[in-house]
Amino acid sequence: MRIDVVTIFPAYLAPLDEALVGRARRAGLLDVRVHDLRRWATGVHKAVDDAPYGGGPGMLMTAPVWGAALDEVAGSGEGVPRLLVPTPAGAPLTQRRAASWASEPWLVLACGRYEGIDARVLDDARRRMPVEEVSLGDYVLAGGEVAALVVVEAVSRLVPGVLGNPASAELDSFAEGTGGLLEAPAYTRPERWRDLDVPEVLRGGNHAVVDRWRRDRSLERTAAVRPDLLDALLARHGAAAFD
Ligand SMILES: Nc1ncccc1[N+](=O)[O-]
Repeated sequence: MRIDVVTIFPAYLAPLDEALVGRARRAGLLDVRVHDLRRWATGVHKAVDDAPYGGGPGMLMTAPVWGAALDEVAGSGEGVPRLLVPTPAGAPLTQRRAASWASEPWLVLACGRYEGIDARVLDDARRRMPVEEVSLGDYVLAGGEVAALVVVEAVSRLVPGVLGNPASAELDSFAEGTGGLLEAPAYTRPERWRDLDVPEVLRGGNHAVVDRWRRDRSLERTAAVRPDLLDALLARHGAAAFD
């Protein structure tokens, strides 16, 4: 999979050289390219922003700069990429959306700064490629770069071959393997630590009993901190969701 990230702060994406994503890049599983938007800015100051029409605080990133950048980046590979734009005004990032993007051959992430990007940039892009706006949550960051790091990691770990053991993605919170519930508490050696024991059932080795115990703990935890997920499961599967 190829992932391009366009930003005015390329150094913000340095973590993509590390750990899981870094290893996957070196293994040739991911082709991640970071581009400095200012490459496409003109004029002596390489300006990428201007005041918003209609007034209002702050500055907006201009269409000509982004248009030139996306023309080149999205025109530099086989086929057409899916353009993802992190923004508080986007639809929530979910495991399901990350999983759908993990099967795409090519993603481009456009990182906005300031008060955002001139709306015509996405209107124009939609004429040539699929475009999705995505939000991490109901809070405001200073720009899209941190969100781009989150999206790249959430997607990359689902790309076949990136995770050492693909089964572990199956048992993530929200994943199909946990039925969309939060994952159960987990334990490893030592068996006793500061007078705290690993639950007996996990030491017994009876897989059916362990699975049931984990399911019950997942239900408890989800009911406690994310009752909204239970409501969604009930709506989708009825009471059978909790068998
Ligand atoms: N919350 C956000 N704030 C700024 C840019 C992007 C954001 N997001 O969630 O993707």
